[in-house]
Formats: sequence, structure tokens, C-alpha cells
Amino acid sequence: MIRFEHVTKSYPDGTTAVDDLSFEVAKGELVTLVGPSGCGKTTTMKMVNRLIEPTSGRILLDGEDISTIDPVGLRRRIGYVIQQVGLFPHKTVLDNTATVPHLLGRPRKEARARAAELLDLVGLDPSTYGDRYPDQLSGGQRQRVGVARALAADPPVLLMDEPFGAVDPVVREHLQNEFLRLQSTLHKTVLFVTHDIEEAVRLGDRIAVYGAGRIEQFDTPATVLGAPATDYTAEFVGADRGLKRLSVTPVETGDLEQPPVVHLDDTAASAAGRLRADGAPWAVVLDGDGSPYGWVPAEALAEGSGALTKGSGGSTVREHARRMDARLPLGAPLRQALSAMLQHDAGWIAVLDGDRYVGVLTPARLHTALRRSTTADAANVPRGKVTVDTVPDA
Ligand SMILES: Nc1ncnc2c1ncn2[C@@H]1O[C@H](COP(=O)(O)OP(=O)(O)OP(=O)(O)O)[C@@H](O)[C@H]1O
Repeated sequence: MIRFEHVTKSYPDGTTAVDDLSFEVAKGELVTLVGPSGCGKTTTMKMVNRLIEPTSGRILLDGEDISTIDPVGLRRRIGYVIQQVGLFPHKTVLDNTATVPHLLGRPRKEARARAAELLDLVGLDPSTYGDRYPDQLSGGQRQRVGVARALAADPPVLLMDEPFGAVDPVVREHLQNEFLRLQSTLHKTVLFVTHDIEEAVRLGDRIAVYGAGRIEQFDTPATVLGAPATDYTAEFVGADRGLKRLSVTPVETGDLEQPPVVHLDDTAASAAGRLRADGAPWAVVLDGDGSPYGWVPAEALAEGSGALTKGSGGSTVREHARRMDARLPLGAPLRQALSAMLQHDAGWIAVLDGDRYVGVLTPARLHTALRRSTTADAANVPRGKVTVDTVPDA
């Protein structure tokens, strides 16, 4: 969709802002450009809408060389969101958002109706905010208007230059989540500039890590974090990259442990027998629908089944089971698993595929999953094909 072919931008003073850059952004893909100040990210972006012309090389949009496209027509196909937002101060929020569709020839009323829809989409109620002026909004709200305005002409491509840079971290995370939600339905082709590796990792389908004027690594967030290609990238992504990787590594079926499973209405004696046969200290307990209920320790079952042999009527698993509410959908990031374990103070967490119980994740398995995924990404093989040595249980 957007293709850079050996693109270089040098300035007359001898500065090479971008040096022989070649990469491609696929249709519907969100690529983050991340790197320190002055490494050429903004220059890269501005060459796509011809605010800056390359010195050599070419950029293709949908296979078309953009140097042959009239810049005004080109920019209509490309939404542009910048940190300073650049709203018209004397126009209301609604009119700011309606400007582009109106310029594109939509009747004013229709453009305003579309603008109202878009404000709603970015989480601003048009009846509350539509008639305000930009200086009557918070920084975060202004950013949202900037996003709504960029989407107004429904361009297939969005260029976003530190769009959430000017707001505090909490609002920023909120805007990032909302933008991800929007992107999951809109599927725009997005180039997103940031100097924040956390933001790059959270948002990007792939990340381009910039050094001075060059891309040091162009890959998925998980691979960049797990297998930095160069010392530069390793340093840039940070010493805590293992922790960051938790956010981008999903829980897979192969990561799970399979303790014995018993049901609430099983007799304690039959459940105890199952645990004895497996030599397991505890079992997962499922309710009548097959949903996780909690767990039951072997000793409690043994005592319960002892009651049966003494002729006191026996008991079922229900009377001995303990509730455990920590659960997680398959595919959720490991970070969510760890956070749920800490929140529930639990040594394991039940994993569900839809409504179906599929196994449990333990801290040891979580660690193994992280190691296997790192090795898999480095070797470019599926995680299921990787085994890692683990320290045996004491
Ligand atoms: N008109 C110009 N003349 C000379 N050098 C320039 C000019 N414009 C930009 N540069 C240089 O090009 C390099 C890349 O700039 P660019 O704005 O692309 O960096 P960036 O990665 O977006 O940085 P930041 O994160 O600070 O915005 C910088 O060294 C900058 O000083």
C-alpha cells in the first residue's frame, strides 16, 4: 500500500535526514516509526504526503509513484494528525471536523452530519462538544477532534505524527485504546510516529526502529522486544524488554498445564481416586456447565471420601471445593495473566476458549511461555516447535 524504495532525503547543509530507506506498509496495517529525536521519523512521514520531497528514491501509494500525483489530490487520500492538532481556533468543533468533507464538495449540512458521527466515534458527544471552540476543550479532547477530522474524508491512509504526545500518560493510554478500537473496525493503513517505545509496541502491527536516518529493525513488537537485531535496538527498547514483551505475547494452548479435572457433583470418593491415580495434589473443579468453579485439594477429598467409608452418606466435591475466580481468555497477553494472578493472589489461573475451559496457566508456565516465544521469534519458527530447559521442581 505504501512502499518506500531507496528513499533518501538530504538537505543543502549536508544533513541526511533519511538514508536509503526501503520498507512497505501493507493495506490495513499500522506501522509505528519509533526512534530518538532527530532520527528522521517526521521526514519519512512528510514525504508520504509530499510536504517534503525526497532527494532520491521513490514512494509508491497503491503502486502509484506519488511524485506523479498532484499534491492536493494526494493529500485528500491521506489523513494527517499531528501533535499540535492545528484546529481552527475560530471554528466550532463540529465545523472543524466538517471542514474537509465540505471542501471536498459535500453540502454543508451533510458534512456536519458526518462530522457529528465522527465525533461520536472518537468518544465526544456532538451535542455536548460540537458547539464548543477548541480552547474550551482539554488537550485529550482536542486530540480526539484531530483524529475525527483526519477521518472525515474517509481516507484509506492515515499519517499520525506523535498525535497523543501532548497529553498526560493516563489520557494517553485512554486515547491509544480508543484508537486501537477504531482501527479494529476501520482498518486504515497507518504510519504512526512516536518516540515512545511503549506506545510503538502497544499500537504497532509492526515497528520500524530508527537509528540516525535508517531503520535498524522492522518487525513485529514481539520480535523487536524478544530478539533485538542490533545492540542499538536492544538499548533503545530498554533493559526491561522482557517485561514489555509480556504485553505482546499471547497465551497459547501449548502453554497450559492440565491438572486433573473433577465436577462439583462427582462423589468425593471418585474424585479422590482420580487424584491418587494421577499423584496430583489438587484438581480443577468445573460446575455443571463445564465452567471453572475453583479447585479442590487432594487431602480434603481424601477426608471426604473417608466419611463415605464410615457410612455417613459420603460427600460430593461441592462440599470440599474452593472458589477461584481468576480466569483468562485464550490469546490474552501474558501481562494480563500475571496481573490477574497478582490481583487474585492465585498460583494459577483458569484459561477459557470462549466458554470452554482449556487448562490452567501457572507462574512457571508463564515464564516458560515467555522464553519459548522469545526463542521462537528469534529463530522465526512457531512457538509450539520450541522446547526450553526448565529448572526441575524442588
Ligand atoms: N530544513 C532542514 N534543513 C536541515 N536539516 C533538517 C531540516 N529539517 C530537518 N532536518 C534534520 O533532519 C533530521 C531528521 O529530522 P526529523 O524531523 O525527521 O526527525 P524526527 O525523528 O521526526 O525527530 P523528532 O522526534 O524530534 O520530531 C534532523 O537531524 C533535523 O535536524
